[in-house]
Amino acid sequence: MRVAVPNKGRLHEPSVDLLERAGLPIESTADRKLYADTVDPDVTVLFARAADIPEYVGDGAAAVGITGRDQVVESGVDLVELVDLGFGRCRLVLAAPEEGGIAGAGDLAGGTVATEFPTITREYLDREGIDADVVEVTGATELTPHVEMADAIVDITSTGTTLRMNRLGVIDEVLSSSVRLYARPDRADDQKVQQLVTAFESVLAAEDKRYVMMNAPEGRLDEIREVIPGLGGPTVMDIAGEDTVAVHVVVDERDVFETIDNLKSVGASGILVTEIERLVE
Ligand SMILES: Nc1ncnc2c1ncn2[C@@H]1O[C@H](COP(=O)(O)OP(=O)(O)OP(=O)(O)O)[C@@H](O)[C@H]1O
Ligand SMILES: O=P(O)(O)OC[C@H]1O[C@H](OP(=O)(O)OP(=O)(O)O)[C@H](O)[C@@H]1O
Ligand SMILES: [Mg+2]
Repeated sequence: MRVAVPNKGRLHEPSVDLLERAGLPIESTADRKLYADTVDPDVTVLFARAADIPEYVGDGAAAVGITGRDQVVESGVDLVELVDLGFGRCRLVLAAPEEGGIAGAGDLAGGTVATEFPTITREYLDREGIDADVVEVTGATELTPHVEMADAIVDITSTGTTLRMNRLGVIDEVLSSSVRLYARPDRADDQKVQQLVTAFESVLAAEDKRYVMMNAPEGRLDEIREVIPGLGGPTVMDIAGEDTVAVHVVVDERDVFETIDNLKSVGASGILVTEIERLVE
């Protein structure tokens, strides 16, 4: 199975990192290499531009691909979304100069919108019933309204810094995006693809969980159970020849702070909290 992975830009590192955490570290990639092996002989990685990945997967050059939803929607390639990988979160927004005359999308009738996403922008304008031109640019989109190239733009925003720096205000949200694992519809059920889905899901499921281990007096187990939040009950192990048991439990990261305190007050000691690499439910 070939996995298409962004070759550069902000999506490269988190993608490679996720593969590694999923148990598929990439073996030996010389810079600028197009292909790489992983520890699994059945899984190879194809490095491509984030914008090209939908085509690579659509054409079958790769069975699955990791890229932004914005890129997939823009490409028009029919792909199945398998897992939201949670990074690269951003919004595509319609934005215009703050002190210009554009207060709503309707004010764009007869005007021009510059964007790196012409297909999405065209569809948005059609959906809104706005008759405006779309000009495609390949970067520095935020500049175009200030040089009379366009009245507004459709561009990516996440923190909002770039829009603010260019004195542009958001008029409407066009699309929200994050990085996801995509497959061709006819490859989505492949055993190897599903194995990758499970691996990614297990990494994501573990991210906000902690493994808590402690010693507890056997006689206070019921109290211990009561202060442990969430679903899964604890695993209890006898410590030979003692009235103490070892208790292990998975806890939501956000509950750890409170839970540790509660556990101490019902007699737990030697409490250890560790990260979890993967969690398969
Ligand atoms: N500021 C951002 N915050 C979060 N995600 C973003 C942001 N900018 C882009 N993305 C996501 O990353 C994808 C690729 O953007 P990135 O800038 O890494 O690559 P690129 O622009 O194709 O690279 P390059 O411009 O170097 O060729 C976008 O399609 C989007 O899904
Ligand atoms: O809301 P913000 O946090 O400011 O992020 C938005 C900016 O991030 C992206 O650019 P990028 O940094 O990828 O540069 P690029 O134009 O070279 O791709 C995007 O094209 C916006 O310009
Ligand atoms: Mg970019």
